[in-house]
Amino acid sequence: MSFLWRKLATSNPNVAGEHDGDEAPPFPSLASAQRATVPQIEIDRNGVEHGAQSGTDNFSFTVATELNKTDMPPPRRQSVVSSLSPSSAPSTGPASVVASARAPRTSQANTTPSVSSERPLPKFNFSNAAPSGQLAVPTVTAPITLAQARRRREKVALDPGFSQLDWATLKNTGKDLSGRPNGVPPARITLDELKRHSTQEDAWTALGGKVYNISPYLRYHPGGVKELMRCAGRDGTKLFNLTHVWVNYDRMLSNCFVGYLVPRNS
Ligand code: HEM
Repeated sequence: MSFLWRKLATSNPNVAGEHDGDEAPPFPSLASAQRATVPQIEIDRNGVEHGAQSGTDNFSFTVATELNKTDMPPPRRQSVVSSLSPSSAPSTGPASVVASARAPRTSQANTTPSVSSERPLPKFNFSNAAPSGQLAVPTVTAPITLAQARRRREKVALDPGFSQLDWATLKNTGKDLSGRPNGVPPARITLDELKRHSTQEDAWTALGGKVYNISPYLRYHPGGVKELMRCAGRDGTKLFNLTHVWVNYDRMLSNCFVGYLVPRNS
């Protein structure tokens, strides 16, 4: 076999010139007469085939000629179409796919995704495709409404001296910010009592069963005074958790602790 190849190589200057090393040659050779007889079919975006070789107007013609020569049944007609739909093809992609119907695969074979037209074409959704040259990233849909998301990330300009760092500095002074009379906390706070503290100057809220005086914190709140006041005078646990469950309110408001929320008749 190697003898035969060597003989062929030396008798064919094209082959010898292409393969000086140990690398296996593409089969058939890129410049071979066999490859030259393979019709080149150009398929446009609508899936219509066009003969690309001069003198060979269509594939059937070539197959018929081959059949007469070899007496073999014609190969199944293969049709290769672009799997991209016309409307969704990337802007930089080729307008059409040129496919050699019977050419064997070589390292230079067209790697564009292709399928037989007898199988249903896969449906790709390129509506979220990234600009050319970038990978498309699937969209992640959060389980909240758009209105909720907008409200959640609304940016509020805090006054100078009212950043979270300023709040931490104030809190670390150890100053009692609960506003309790005489420094004695009511041990038990009913819902009725809680409701009476619903103004900006005197705002209480219950979080996780504990009641806090949030008036001192209002201007420090990154979500703004208005948002924080929504939980004033009532149990704000649900609203708080819906907004930012990751915030450690107990640590942030430890100086503002007033008492424990209890049922009406206890
Ligand atoms: C006393 C209870 C509360 C405390 C201690 C508190 C604390 C905080 C903190 C620390 C942040 C910054 C968190 C972050 O960016 O990840 C924040 C942001 C926010 N909070 Fe609150 N919060 C409270 C109650 C509320 C309530 C009841 C609402 C609304 C109903 C609310 C609405 C917001 C909003 C919209 C932001 C986002 C601000 C931004 O993205 O810049 N908060 N809150």
